[in-house]
Amino acid sequence: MEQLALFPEKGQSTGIPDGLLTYLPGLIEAGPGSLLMDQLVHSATWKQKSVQMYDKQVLTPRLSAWYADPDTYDYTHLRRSTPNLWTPELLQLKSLVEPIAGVQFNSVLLNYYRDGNDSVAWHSDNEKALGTHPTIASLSFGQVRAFDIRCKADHRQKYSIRLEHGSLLIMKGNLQQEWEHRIAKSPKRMAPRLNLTFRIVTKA
Ligand SMILES: O=C(O)CCC(=O)C(=O)O
Ligand SMILES: [Fe+2]
Repeated sequence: MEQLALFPEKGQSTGIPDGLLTYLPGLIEAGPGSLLMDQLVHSATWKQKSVQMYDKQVLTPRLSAWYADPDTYDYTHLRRSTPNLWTPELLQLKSLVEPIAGVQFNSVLLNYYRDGNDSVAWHSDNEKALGTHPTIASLSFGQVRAFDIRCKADHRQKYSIRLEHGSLLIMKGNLQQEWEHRIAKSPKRMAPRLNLTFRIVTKA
């Protein structure tokens, strides 16, 4: 019953093991959320990263932008391109999610999914700089997309949450150690989606 209360929307999976995720739909109202999304999409300095896939360089199927506290610059630039300085809108969102997540973040990664062809493949956010049990606060705007998780040790243990416009998802506990997550491509016609993941990066 507890899971039903946590994922009240139609189509949400139930039975996700406790302590991995907290989903809060409607944290930001639809109207203000859309304005904020437009503002962030237009003002962010978007990059499309390329990654080595076997013997070729492949562009990641989404745009991203990275913002962080200045005192993290000396070590974050090793992992990503040099971060941008916080904007007032991003600082406001950081203050909104921190009391809910119970931690203070020093960085945020923005991902922009232009349509259903944009995605993020199965991965864990388990880089050294994030620590072993990171709390990550993930805000979603725009198109509802499926956020899938699967257990690394048993891929049959798989669940899905629809991340709605204005929702907050907190990833925590063992999620990054024992599970992977993704936003899969969709053959359906899809509007743009903006996602913000607030993180704490430390000197690894
Ligand atoms: O877009 C999302 O909801 C997830 C993004 C993600 O997993 C990441 O940036 O590491
Ligand atoms: Fe992730």
